[in-house]
Amino acid sequence: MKNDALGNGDANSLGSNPESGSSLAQSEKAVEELLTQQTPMLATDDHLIEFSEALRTVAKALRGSAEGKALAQAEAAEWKRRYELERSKNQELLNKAPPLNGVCADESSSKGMDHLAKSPRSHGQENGKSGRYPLERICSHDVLQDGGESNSPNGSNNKLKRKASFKLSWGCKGQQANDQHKKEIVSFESGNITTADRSSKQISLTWETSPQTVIIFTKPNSTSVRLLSVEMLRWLREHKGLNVYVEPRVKAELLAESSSFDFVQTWEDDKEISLLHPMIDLVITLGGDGTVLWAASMFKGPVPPIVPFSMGSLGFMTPFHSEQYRDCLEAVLKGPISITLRHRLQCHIIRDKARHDYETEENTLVLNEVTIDRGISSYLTNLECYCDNSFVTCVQGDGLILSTTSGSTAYSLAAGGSMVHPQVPGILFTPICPHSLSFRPLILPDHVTVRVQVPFNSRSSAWVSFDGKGRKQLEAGDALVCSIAPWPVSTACQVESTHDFLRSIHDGLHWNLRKTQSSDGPRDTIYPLL
Ligand SMILES: NC(=O)c1ccc[n+]([C@@H]2O[C@H](COP(=O)([O-])OP(=O)(O)OC[C@H]3O[C@@H](n4cnc5c(N)ncnc54)[C@H](O)[C@@H]3O)[C@@H](O)[C@H]2O)c1
Ligand SMILES: Nc1ncnc2c1ncn2[C@@H]1O[C@H](COP(=O)(O)OP(=O)(O)OP(=O)(O)O)[C@@H](O)[C@H]1O
Repeated sequence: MKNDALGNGDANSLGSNPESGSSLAQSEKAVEELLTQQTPMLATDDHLIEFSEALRTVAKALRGSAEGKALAQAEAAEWKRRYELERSKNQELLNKAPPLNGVCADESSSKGMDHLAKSPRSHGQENGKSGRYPLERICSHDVLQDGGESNSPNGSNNKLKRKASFKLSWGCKGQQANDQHKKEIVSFESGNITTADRSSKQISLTWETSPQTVIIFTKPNSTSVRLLSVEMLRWLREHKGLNVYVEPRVKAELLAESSSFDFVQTWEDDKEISLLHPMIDLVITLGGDGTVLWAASMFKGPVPPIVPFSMGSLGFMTPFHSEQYRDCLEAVLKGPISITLRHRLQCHIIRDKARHDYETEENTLVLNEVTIDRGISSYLTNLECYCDNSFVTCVQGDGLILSTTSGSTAYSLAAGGSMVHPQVPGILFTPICPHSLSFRPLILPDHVTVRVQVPFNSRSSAWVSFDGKGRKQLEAGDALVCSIAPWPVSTACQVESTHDFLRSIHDGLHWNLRKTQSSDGPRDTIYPLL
């Protein structure tokens, strides 16, 4: 029978190639033509009409799914292209940045900062060690600077400059692990999966050559900070013989006070900040957590160890008391010291408008978090979130916080995220006022890449801010891509990482503070089992 034959034939062709959008369209058209060409139906053909209708519905559904798949494939290809662009750009940046983790810096890498150099350094190899270290040595660096003529304020020349080198060691079950962090934690010999000795992750920093150059970052507009910084600057120069850098603003303030601060060094052009790392052995911050964030943001690549003095009200990341700065700095400069290795997130905005451009916006590194919120818009944010290209969820609410574990006690905590020890590797995914009862915060592993995209049908744009600063608008189609950066921030501990973390949540947040219940009252009665 004609109808049967054609109907069956169409169904078969749909079944054999459901992914082909064009053949589906043809099949659907064929069914349609068939129906229109049909001579008036007899009542007995009703079941055929039904069958044809059903076929048409199936054809439509298959076409819809094929189109959806084609769209998704096109989108995936587009994202792949963007990732490739991003990756090649990052690779370029990595190639340019001073090497990490035990690989010594190229000896000629820091030319460009010649005019900043002025330290009277020892140029010989110290401890009889050569400048190159094995890759396993977790973090040692050794930067030689071809000084040439110095433009520094005191005009001293500097032919060769060596950055202080240090090594990090991971304590293992309370002991020093063989100078090397055990990276392989899982073995699967003889078909059995076992975990190797877990490092306690207590990291200690030991100087291999003495630090020579220090930079001090200070909270602005604070009299107590200014007074302390002046005293500290003199002490570091006169008693420790160190070169001291400050920000241009501070140098100007110091010179306005007295010309005797000539010895303090600074930089003139903001571009030179990117070359700070090879110059600086140690960073000191005087202020609150915001000053630590500020100092970290100055280093777009590797960051020298930071010694944070508490001169703010909260001080989660600032364990050192300013009154005891001499003892504290003596101990740090001598070493070894415990450090907290704080991961940072590298964030990259990909603009829909610039999707064909090779040049994209610069990466921003954050120590606390990157926030995507609704800004001044009164509409709900509508943010599509993906983790390594798997769809996570759509955030409808005030926004989303992607936080480091260091930032877990900051904005993420206020938005209901968990507090996480800063050395736990991971990315916190914390919604801000989600308009859904079941949207709980997540903690994602440290190896993932998170993408947050403003969909094209979003009612409004969204706003991104980095550690609470530098707001940027995300238009429909724009995306923020975020992953753990290869450059963590090491902050010196007062005692050790876990002790300092617990102290800060107790002292700073009064975590779980409650009067102890008195024993003067009812007690459980224990009945013997029958
Ligand atoms: N609702 C909130 O809690 C909220 C809102 C906006 C920003 N912030 C936080 O402020 C940070 C910027 O700090 P700022 O000093 O430049 O701004 P700020 O001067 O507004 O201070 C914010 C407060 O957050 C504290 N803080 C910062 N980092 C912290 C951390 N890692 N753990 C615990 N507390 C921390 C600071 O000590 C300060 O008391 C942002 O990264 C964000 O985390 C919090
Ligand atoms: N060197 C600096 N230059 C410019 N801004 C800075 C500098 N250091 C800190 N800030 C900014 O000053 C603000 C306040 O700094 P910080 O949080 O250190 O002090 P605080 O507010 O007194 O501390 P707390 O929040 O613990 O009370 C922050 O927003 C920070 O970004």
